[in-house]
Amino acid sequence: MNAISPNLACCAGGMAFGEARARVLALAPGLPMAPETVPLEEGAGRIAAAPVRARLSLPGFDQSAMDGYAVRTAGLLPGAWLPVAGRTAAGEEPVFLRPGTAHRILTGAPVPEGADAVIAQEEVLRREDTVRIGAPPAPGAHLRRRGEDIAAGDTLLREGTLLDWRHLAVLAAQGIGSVEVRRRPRVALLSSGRELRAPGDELATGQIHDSNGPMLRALLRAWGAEVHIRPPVADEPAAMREALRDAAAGADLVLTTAGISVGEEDHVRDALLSLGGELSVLKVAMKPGKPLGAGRIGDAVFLGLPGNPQAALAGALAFLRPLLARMTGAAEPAGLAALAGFAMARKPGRAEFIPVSLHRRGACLRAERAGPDGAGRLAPLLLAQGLAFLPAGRDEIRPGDELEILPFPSAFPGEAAHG
Ligand SMILES: Nc1nc2c(c(=O)[nH]1)N[C@H]1C(S)=C(S)[C@@H](COP(=O)(O)OP(=O)(O)OC[C@H]3O[C@@H](n4cnc5c(N)ncnc54)[C@H](O)[C@@H]3O)O[C@H]1N2
Ligand code: MOO
Repeated sequence: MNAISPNLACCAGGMAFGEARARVLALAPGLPMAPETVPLEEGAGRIAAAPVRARLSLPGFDQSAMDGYAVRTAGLLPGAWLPVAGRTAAGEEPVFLRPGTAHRILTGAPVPEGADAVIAQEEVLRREDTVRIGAPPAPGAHLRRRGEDIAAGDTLLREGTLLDWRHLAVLAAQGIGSVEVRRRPRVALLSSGRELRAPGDELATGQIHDSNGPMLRALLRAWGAEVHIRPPVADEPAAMREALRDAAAGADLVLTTAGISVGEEDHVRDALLSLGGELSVLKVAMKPGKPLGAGRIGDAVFLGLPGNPQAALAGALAFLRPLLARMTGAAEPAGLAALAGFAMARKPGRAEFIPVSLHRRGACLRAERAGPDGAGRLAPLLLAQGLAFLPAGRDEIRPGDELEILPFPSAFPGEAAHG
């Protein structure tokens, strides 16, 4: 069976980037990952599987916003001396205000019944058991009213929200100790190439350390996946077939790097097809990252990234990240807009992804090229905060042109941990 889609549009230059992206996203299952309930403290970085409404009004009772004195404003005269009667601290039950008195109150304490304002202690003169007020406060001064922050029934979270520390704080304040989230996609990650050695292993001439594995593992984690590292595979058809079959068992996504282009040592494609897998994308008109495959193997989605590190990264940002978002029902990841700080002439035809550093200029971001060209280079990534996306039709970039940036996770302030 030839399971390469007949409509692969795999001409010499590769499938148009937009078409390839649409096909990759179409591989995500119709329904997002099943929901599961996790303790609140494990909820950060997960995608809400259901909306959450407030079950408590917050504050839950009228309370003081200051350490000071609760009073009734009606009839209060400037410069009045009031006896201090009673005291309420945070955590204590509310009491009654005795008419004509000031009630000692601490921040967060329930306001005594009958009081309608608090005067901060800095604003009064205290002498023994009396206080002298200055100008009478406006009704409501220094009070936090029941429900003024959150009203019971308010929608706090929508389905698909990427949860972070803010949501944890709000849910905790609601007394909610667990949260329903989408199961993390299980990603089997497989590096291929007989030249690869693990970081820490000795290298013989001709060998290299596997850098795509650790890079993709960290990106996958930042994007909310559960990563299962598979042992590296040598460039042999039988070994590749076995490795892919094992990787697919129980995985939602099989992610490979290298071995996907046209050399006689590139066995990923044949192994996938011989296992009954399908490919709907094989070669994409993008630079770097042209040798890129996507399809299905068994019940899992398959994404085969190229071996060159920057090509693997471009494939990860352009395809893997939105695919994971689609699988978890999260919002489509948004790019950033930046103004080019450089000029560049280019041959139209392929979409291009170039590492850029980002600099604030007033309210705008300016993007500068980070390092020289070369899909095998790693050093430019240390200077970059994202990849600038240049659409296929663009033949030149002039300084000041607006660019779309795919930001690296957490490399740039303002970028969420993932999503
Ligand atoms: N005749 C052609 N040759 C090549 C083409 C082409 O269209 N025609 N495309 C080139 C492009 S573009 C890329 S990208 C590479 C991608 O090929 P593969 O995905 O099959 O990858 P490999 O050939 O196995 O490796 C490429 C390169 O990357 C290094 N590599 C591999 N894995 C890792 C890893 N885990 N960590 C770090 N570096 C890795 C590998 O040693 C090679 O140097 O093909 C071009 N050739
Ligand atoms: O496109 Mo390859 O993807 O140049 O490195």
